[in-house]
Amino acid sequence: MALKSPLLGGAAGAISQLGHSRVWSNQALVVFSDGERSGGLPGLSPLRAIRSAKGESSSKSATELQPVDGRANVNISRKPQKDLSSFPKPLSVSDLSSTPEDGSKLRISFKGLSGSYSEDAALKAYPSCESVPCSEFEDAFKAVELWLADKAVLPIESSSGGSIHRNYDLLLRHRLHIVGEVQLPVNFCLLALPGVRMEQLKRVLSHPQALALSDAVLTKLNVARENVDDTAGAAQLVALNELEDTGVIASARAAEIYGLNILAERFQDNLDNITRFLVLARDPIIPRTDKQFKTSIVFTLDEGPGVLFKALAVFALRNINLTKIESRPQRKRPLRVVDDSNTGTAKYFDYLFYIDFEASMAESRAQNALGHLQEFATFLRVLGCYPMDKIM
Ligand SMILES: O=C(O)C(=O)Cc1ccccc1
Repeated sequence: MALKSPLLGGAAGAISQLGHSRVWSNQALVVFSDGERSGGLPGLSPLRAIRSAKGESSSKSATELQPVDGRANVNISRKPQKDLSSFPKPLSVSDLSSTPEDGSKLRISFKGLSGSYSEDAALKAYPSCESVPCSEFEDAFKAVELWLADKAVLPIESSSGGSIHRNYDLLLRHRLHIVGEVQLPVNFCLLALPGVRMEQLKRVLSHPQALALSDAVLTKLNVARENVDDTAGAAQLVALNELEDTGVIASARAAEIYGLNILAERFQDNLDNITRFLVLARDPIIPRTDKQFKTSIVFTLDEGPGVLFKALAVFALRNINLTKIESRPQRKRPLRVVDDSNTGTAKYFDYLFYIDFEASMAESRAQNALGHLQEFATFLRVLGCYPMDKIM
């Protein structure tokens, strides 16, 4: 099976690896009424786009028609030479919902190798997408910013392991918008080389989150644990180096891709564990009210008693349910200095607050809540408004 290599460290590596396939700049975007796009989007070559736009596929051009009086015969009562559907039509609203449900035209970047759980999440959201493995979270963001990928998928929290703080920080550092979420019940499998039994294992490799969530079973197995950047990377390492004494916690798809055996399924301590992933894109989606939407924001507050209580009240007052609150240190200004005349200068830690709430920005109660919050927040950014994913 052909394996995909990840986009390596930064934009230059990414461009050189993908450079053979497409040139994204200098192409006019041509949108056809049948929903096809070309010139910068996968699925239709630029050449075909230009031909179709000019109607070049018609059997006869106007100048080929027989002249009557020395001029080209342009007889308006004449039947058209070809049916109208072959000419470009103006855009309609349905053309603007750009991709089919299965995401077959989409390239989705994620951190890790093929077979990682992040790729599972991308495939849950867009079953026919083309996945773009990246070495680091930062590369997955950059791939979208540089138009090498259409969207990025990254884990943000898990029900047993908590938040993935690094990705909260990256959300703020980059200018991408949250356009969706994926809730994935993760099935941790214990994998090993074919023929190896569980008792032969001396150590187990995996992503730190997978090792932490399988703590009790690993203690029973009495094996050493080693962190690897992603679960599929751990599977590839054991397969390539034929490590007979080493097991891996990874997905069933990783077992298939790297030729390993599944020794145990649902290996984690807590079988109900769900990991939540975010889908990020260059442009926000238009919020709607015909299905349940969630909104994610980040803000900062002044120092003082009850300021966070006041911030949360803007949602409670409008009966808006909060699904998540996370605080992170402000990297640029981690300490706030306040002059306290009695005791000298006081220093406080300065925080960013991330909140997810169950309402669409198309609803007036959400707009009013944010208008209210803006009155006293020192900074406020809407990270995205997107349809809620149901756990299946
Ligand atoms: O390493 C992976 O496969 C990932 O996608 C990150 C991860 C690890 C463990 C649980 C969920 C996501």
